[in-house]
Amino acid sequence: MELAKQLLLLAIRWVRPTVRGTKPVLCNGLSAVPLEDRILILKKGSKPDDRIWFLEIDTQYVRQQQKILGTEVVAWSKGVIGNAEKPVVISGPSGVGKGTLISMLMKEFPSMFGFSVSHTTRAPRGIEKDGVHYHFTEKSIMEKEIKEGKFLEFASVHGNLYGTSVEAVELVADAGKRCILDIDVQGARSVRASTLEAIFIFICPPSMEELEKRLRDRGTETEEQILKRLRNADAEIEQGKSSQIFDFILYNDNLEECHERLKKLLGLDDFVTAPPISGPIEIDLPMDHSVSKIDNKIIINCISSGEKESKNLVILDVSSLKGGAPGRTRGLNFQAIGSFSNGLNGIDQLS
Ligand SMILES: Nc1nc2c(ncn2[C@@H]2O[C@H](COP(=O)(O)OP(=O)(O)O)[C@@H](O)[C@H]2O)c(=O)[nH]1
Ligand SMILES: Nc1ncnc2c1ncn2[C@@H]1O[C@H](COP(=O)(O)OP(=O)(O)O)[C@@H](O)[C@H]1O
Repeated sequence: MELAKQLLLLAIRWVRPTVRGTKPVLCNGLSAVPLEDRILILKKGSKPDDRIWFLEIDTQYVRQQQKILGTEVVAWSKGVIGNAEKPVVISGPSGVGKGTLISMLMKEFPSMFGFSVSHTTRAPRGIEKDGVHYHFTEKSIMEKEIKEGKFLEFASVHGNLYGTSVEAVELVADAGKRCILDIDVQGARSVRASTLEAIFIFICPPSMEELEKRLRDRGTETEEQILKRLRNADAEIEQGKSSQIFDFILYNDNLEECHERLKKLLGLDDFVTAPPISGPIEIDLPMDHSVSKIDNKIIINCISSGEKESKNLVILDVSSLKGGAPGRTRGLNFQAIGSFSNGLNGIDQLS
């Protein structure tokens, strides 16, 4: 072996990277196309909404994780058509009315919004249901899952651990809905620093006296818990107003008026029908096809034989890919030219 080659081999240091994201389930085979910062993977013989995946190698999310963990990182993400509407992050002190405002919004626009169900180590309140209001969990389990990278953000609030799992946000986006997160100021700061682009809204009480009254009237906390929440409220309001995390500050004095202002800033005041938003990609491809890459276009040439032979092209545009919530690569677009003639249920090897 030439000396130069031997030296090169010696210089290569193989490392086992930390793998983030959920691995795609096994399939009959797959094909890969290297892009600038990730590898496009087409799965063979899988469901239409599970065909396009990416292994992120050098995306913003991967670089951020490398900094946090101090190791090499790669991340799996699923390909999704178009761009999801920006999630809405709502923060504010306990008792200010976040939950009430979110419920009103979701009731009025049930097909538009979905709630990000957080994990918490606090005990459920009387009417709260596991999996609906929160995923109630044990501290040791949640800490383990945080270490495994399953959380977009987490924070210790009023003596308990709270966190938004990546999955909680993905589930809403996959349902084609706009995600609403009810999280504290620390959590909002973490999301602001993450790759998830969102709108940040801070809800302020009209006065501390009114906040105390609302908390007491709600009747869900012990005296000790109420006092702790009120003590924390001062710092939260201070940070909410001054930290520049938030795009909007809303005062929740009169509930109806605040609801109207919230709708207005989300562009819903003269809302008629829901705008189209993204969903999982659903392309049907025959087994027999070839693939080429020209600039930012992946051209999939499908040749269907059978009774009636037909040719079709699928053009996959990867020019404006975006890692939205970790776990999804958004911004894919595709165009199918011609119609398929028979049994279209797989993706074959790319060449
Ligand atoms: N960082 C973070 N905060 C959360 C999350 N879920 C809820 N919180 C915040 O935790 C705080 C306490 O929530 P909760 O126990 O439901 O009490 P409440 O605010 O009085 O209704 C609130 O400020 C929530 O916004 C989460 O996933 N992450
Ligand atoms: N604008 C308002 N005026 C009076 N009471 C309110 C208003 N907004 C919310 N509330 C009441 O205050 C209490 C706390 O509201 P909640 O939505 O649980 O707050 P948070 O989720 O911020 O802790 C609830 O009993 C709710 O009905």
